[in-house]
Amino acid sequence: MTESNSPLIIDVAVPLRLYTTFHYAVPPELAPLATTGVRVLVPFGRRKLTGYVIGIVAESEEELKPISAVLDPEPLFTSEELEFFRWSASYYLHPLGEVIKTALPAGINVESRKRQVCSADGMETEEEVLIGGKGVKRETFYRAVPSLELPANLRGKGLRIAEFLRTISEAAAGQLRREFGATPAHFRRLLELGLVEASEREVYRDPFREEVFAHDTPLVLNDSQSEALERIIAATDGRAFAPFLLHGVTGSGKTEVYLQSIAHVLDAGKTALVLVPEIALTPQLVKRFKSRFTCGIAVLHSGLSDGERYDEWRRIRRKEVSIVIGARSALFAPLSAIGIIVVDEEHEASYKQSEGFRYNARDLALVRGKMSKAVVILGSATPLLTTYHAAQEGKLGYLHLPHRVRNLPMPATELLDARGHKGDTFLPQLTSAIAKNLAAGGQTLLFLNRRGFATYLVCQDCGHVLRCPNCSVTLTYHRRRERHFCHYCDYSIPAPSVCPECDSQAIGLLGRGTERVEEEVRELFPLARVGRMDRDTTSGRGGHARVLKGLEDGTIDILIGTQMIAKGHDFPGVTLVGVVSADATLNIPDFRSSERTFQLISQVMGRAGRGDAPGKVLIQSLAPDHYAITHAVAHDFEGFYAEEISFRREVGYPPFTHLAALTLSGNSVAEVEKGAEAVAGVLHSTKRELKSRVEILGPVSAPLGKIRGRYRWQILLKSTGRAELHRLLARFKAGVKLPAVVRMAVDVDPVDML
Ligand SMILES: Nc1ncnc2c1ncn2[C@@H]1O[C@H](COP(=O)(O)OP(=O)(O)OP(=O)(O)O)[C@@H](O)[C@H]1O
Ligand SMILES: [Zn+2]
Ligand SMILES: [Zn+2]
Repeated sequence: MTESNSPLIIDVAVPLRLYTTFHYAVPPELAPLATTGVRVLVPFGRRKLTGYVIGIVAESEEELKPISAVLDPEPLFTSEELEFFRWSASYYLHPLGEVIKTALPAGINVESRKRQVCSADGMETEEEVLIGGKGVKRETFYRAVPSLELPANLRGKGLRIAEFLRTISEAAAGQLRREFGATPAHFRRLLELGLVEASEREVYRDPFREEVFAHDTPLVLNDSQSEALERIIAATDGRAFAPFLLHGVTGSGKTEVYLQSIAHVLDAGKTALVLVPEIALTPQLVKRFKSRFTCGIAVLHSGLSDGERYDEWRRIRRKEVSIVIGARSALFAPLSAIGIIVVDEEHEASYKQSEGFRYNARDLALVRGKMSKAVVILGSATPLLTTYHAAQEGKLGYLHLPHRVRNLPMPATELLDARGHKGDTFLPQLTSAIAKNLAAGGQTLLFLNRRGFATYLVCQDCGHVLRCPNCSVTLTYHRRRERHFCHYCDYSIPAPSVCPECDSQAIGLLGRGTERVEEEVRELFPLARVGRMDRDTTSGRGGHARVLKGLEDGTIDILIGTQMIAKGHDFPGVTLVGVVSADATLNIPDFRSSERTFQLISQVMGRAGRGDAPGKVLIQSLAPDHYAITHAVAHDFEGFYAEEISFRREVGYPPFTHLAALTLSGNSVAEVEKGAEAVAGVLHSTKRELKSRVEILGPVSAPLGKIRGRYRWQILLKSTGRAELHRLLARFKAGVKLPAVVRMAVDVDPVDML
């Protein structure tokens, strides 16, 4: 170290919509603490903010303000992690400070607010208060001092606590409170009597106290599983980045391949990161990991409070866990020595964050894997078209599990033409199949991709339809709550008895959702035990697990549900799957609608016949000739791929081009349109400057022209080269200026095109 009188200068990223980072001076007494990776409290305008130190700066021209405090005793991220954050920020054109904030556990940052305080003499003064900042939880532990006799006058709870403490080494205050109703007074008295000693230390919040699972052992793999495992093991031993697509039909035992690959990686002293679309929907997977491995496992799920999440994060940072399982944001877990990353159900759209920092965890898993020299496995029965294409081109290793385990057959499938039966929920074939399955003691899943009771209220006299005033969608009727709801903004109105336009009583409910199907099933099969799984029935902690438990225990005969019932569940009792309507997703104005429909139907079908009894699937469709549906019914991924890839080539969509979507929004339709035209103008002139070949489409009003009161316009950029697209975007973003009333969101590799 060189002695110098000039103060330390640091580069700080703040979590705001700003693309620059800021330099601050560090007072000498804080200098030893202000290293890369710690948070600092910095003056910012009139307030104070938490920022992240991302580097030390040699010198700065500006007049520098000093930081107020260093918030962490040790760095929250390593330089490798910072490199990953920087890569992500630049790829998604998102401010680095916000990327870092997303990557770190929520709720740990502090910021200041000015608060008006009235003093005794009525004067108003301003006081600065710090808010936020989840900290470390500390707890007091009590231990008995065994040499002392228990005094005779110690009775009741105090006596019971003292006696209890003599039987064990120590107990936390919380446990004594829960089990004995101990109060501070009890603790004080025991301490005064010298009967116990207290010590305080850091603890983890553990809401779902470790459930104990029966230990299980690796299964004997079949030939395709073995071959896949061998190739993965060879790659992990190579200690270089190696990405794979594990393409295994539903029920082919992909999870077992993950488990055994991970076991190998752990044996070599490395760690594993497992991404799943939604933890709440995959309790079975978590259970299989917990029964297989005795090492530390962190499960990051949306049910965790900020404090609990922070604790899990600290366990990972301190290398107390070797496996991290979680949804999208678990990608940023501070896991070191990663040997393998698994992205289960890689086709799921939920890997893409749809607001703010619009990253795709599936794509970034490959980037993090590359930086960590790890093996990355993308697993799915219905891989993304782009993934399968990459595998065909040799960019991903291709591992194929073409058959179900134990030689179980794929379910027998029948396609029913629902045209001409528009009013009926069930065609007679489906009704009788349900009845037969019920009589045979099998379980039935009925799939329908719409919650609520009815999707429209239409006046038969004037044609008026109930619409959301804030969003360009119709309102969905929910019978149990007797209201019409908007599924985008939660606006709702009580169900009217006459048309709000013309007072006519001839109003009708059209379209059906899961609530209505449930009601019809209960009428048709009054003796069946019926359940429903959609966002309305699973809210709250453990909601999903409760419904899934019913299937597992056999206390549900018929389960009606949205796409939630399609997700990787493995219930051997399900012998019939009915797709009530297969067409809803086909009509969405998005170039991926066929792909989504194929995936969804194949996944729902895959829930049938996973046990010893063979499974059957009936699909009702208004478009029985559509290739997404015919290929799904025929269990023919390759056939679907061949048709879809030629469509994509023809129209120039991914994988043949790369996309970025710009969405302009605001409360005034005229301002938004004007803003969109201005943005397009800047794009075109930037394009000319760079002699770029990127295609600029639009601006046009978005398919969902209005959401939550904001009008939306879109511009789509299409490019054959990724680098060229990024060059244009980066140059454009540096130069564009928008009026304050119009907001612009840039979405690189958009997944939701509405
Ligand atoms: N080699 C094997 N022998 C016998 N049973 C196996 C074997 N491998 C896996 N299984 C069992 O087969 C069932 C299905 O496996 P798993 O859930 O991993 O399938 P999957 O490929 O992930 O299916 P999906 O894509 O539909 O979620 C599980 O109950 C699992 O325990
Ligand atoms: Zn009317
Ligand atoms: Zn709305």
